[in-house]
Amino acid sequence: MRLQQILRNVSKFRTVFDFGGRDIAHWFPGHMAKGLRQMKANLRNVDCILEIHDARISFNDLHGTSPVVPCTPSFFQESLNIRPHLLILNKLDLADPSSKQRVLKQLEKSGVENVLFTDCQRQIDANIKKIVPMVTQLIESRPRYHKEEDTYYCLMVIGIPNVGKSSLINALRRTNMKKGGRASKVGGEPGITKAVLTKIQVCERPALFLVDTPGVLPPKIESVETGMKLALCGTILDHLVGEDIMADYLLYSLNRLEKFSYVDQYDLGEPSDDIQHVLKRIAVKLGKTQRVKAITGVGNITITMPNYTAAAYHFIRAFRRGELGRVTLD
Ligand SMILES: Nc1nc2c(ncn2[C@@H]2O[C@H](COP(=O)(O)OP(=O)(O)OP(=O)(O)O)[C@@H](O)[C@H]2O)c(=O)[nH]1
Repeated sequence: MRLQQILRNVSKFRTVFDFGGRDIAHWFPGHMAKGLRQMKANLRNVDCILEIHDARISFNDLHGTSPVVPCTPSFFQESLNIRPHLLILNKLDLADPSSKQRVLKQLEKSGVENVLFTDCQRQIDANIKKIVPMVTQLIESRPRYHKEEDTYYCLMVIGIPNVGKSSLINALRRTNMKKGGRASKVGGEPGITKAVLTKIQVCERPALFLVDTPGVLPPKIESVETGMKLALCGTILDHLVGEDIMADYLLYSLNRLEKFSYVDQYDLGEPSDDIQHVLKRIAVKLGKTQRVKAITGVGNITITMPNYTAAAYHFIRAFRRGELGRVTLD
């Protein structure tokens, strides 16, 4: 009976999210355009592209004009389409595993054949082990034109910020190099990789080098909703989007996808569609409160209020760390 009541309540939750006329134009840092230009100039030295995405974001959202490199500006796309290409869907440990087959089918329909799901956090990941053999096979099955005489292969890793490009490079070195220490700086904030085109060896035999690049995000994303999903996955600096609306969109998404583990996590009793209510509970449970002075008719008093922004930040971080379950933002 209680479950039925809860389900009845959930069915009344929002089915559409109100973005309040937000404009995503200023969400993306300007260094990307420069990075893109530099990458384009260096593409002629590249034998294979490793395109990395966050497995939690549906390709329906990012799919643009080309099945390959879906969210990349068109001038870059043309150059990429002629090269062997491996698509890596990273952070599998945070994505809903049940979405994997559907995503693979969808990509196959669009003609994207070379796809691997990875988890760069694992010390040894079976799919990361497959990258070198796959890439070598892809490169050797095609003519290399002006690079015939080169005895090494050069790869380029591309992807939007914070999807794990540097982590992938480190994981490749860990897996394939005898002295495979960290070569690329990893960070929780988007835009860590700013030094352009450093060559990093990731395998001794065959000799394989990688060009680390800054994250590439299309300056134009189709919808605010796609932008919001990218923001939740840590691709855009939180303060540019706003933690409060991100937390609200996260709650809306968890409810829509029926991922209700937040209810127990924050002792809510039942799912809620009211972000203020949820944030208040989080703030109280985690002691995220602030003291505010109030002027009353009988003098000044200090009251303790929930710190909604701190609670929103915690909620978003919990999602990113996988503490609210494995979720694909479809
Ligand atoms: N859970 C999980 N976290 C990951 C994985 N790969 C990377 N991360 C984390 O994601 C964050 C970003 O990783 P980076 O490797 O710095 O990403 P990047 O694409 O190089 O980032 P930019 O330099 O901003 O372009 C870091 O906190 C990593 O620890 C993964 O497979 N699973």
